[in-house]
Amino acid sequence: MSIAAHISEVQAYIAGKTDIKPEIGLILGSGLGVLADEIETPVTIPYGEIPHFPVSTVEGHKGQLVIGRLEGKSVCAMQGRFHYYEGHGLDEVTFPVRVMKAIGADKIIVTNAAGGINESYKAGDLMLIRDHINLTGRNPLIGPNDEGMGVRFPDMSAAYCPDLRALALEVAQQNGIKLQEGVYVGMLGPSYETPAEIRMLRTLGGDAVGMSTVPEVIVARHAGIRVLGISCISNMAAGILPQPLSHDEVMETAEKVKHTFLTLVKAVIQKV
Ligand SMILES: O=P(O)(O)O[C@@H]1C[C@H](O)[C@@H](CO)O1
Ligand SMILES: Nc1nc2[nH]cnc2c(=O)[nH]1
Repeated sequence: MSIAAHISEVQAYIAGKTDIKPEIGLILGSGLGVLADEIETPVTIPYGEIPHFPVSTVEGHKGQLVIGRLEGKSVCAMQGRFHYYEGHGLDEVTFPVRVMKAIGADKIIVTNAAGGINESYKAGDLMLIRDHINLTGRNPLIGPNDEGMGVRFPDMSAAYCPDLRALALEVAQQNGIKLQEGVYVGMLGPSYETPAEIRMLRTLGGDAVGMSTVPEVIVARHAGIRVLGISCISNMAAGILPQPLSHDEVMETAEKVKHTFLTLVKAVIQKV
């Protein structure tokens, strides 16, 4: 079956579960799934029950779709995402974005935990993604293009919507939240970077580094979805502090900043 057929199948499956037509998609990264717990009148569907959905295998990724209302808007949240490093194909990693588009989302807020490359950052900061550098060496759009889903050569000049970024900066200021703004470098993972690699990424203009987000954003732009990206700087990137990196630290930091993260994203959702 084609991806378009798979999307239609999932669209019908979800329509059988809820009448809500989500206008905003939320992709919640490591340790950031707490936002989905705030969704009102939630319809929760484990990924394993959704046709053609993979399942999440990473700690801190619950693995369920949560559809409902949040701050007066209809939303569809991925409480846990898929990563290429888990062994999922890029079609699988980005399939939920296609589904979000199909069920009504025209905006998506993508969140992730990332390592801070910019030495003015500290663990616990939130960073608004201004742009990304795709160092995965891969692209989810490779292969035949379905013109019904998007153009062959999508423009990425404003991949992260300037209006949504301006709104996020305004909301952060209004709520007394320090919000960095920078460039997210997408790597494959699952190993963290070496100090030499981090020095290279800094030279290339990177401010934060992660293992997700880039494929989802490319597909979102292909589908004509407006994107807002927010990174939780969960640790300083390799070689900056005299300590090893760990997913435990990533999770601990996300837990510490969850209140600020929730305040920011909910305030954006209210105003968007
Ligand atoms: O899903 P995200 O990008 O938030 O998760 C990050 C990247 C890896 O999956 C994990 C490494 O600790 O955190
Ligand atoms: N690639 C990468 N992903 C992360 N996710 C959270 N921290 C990091 C990091 O330091 N590097």
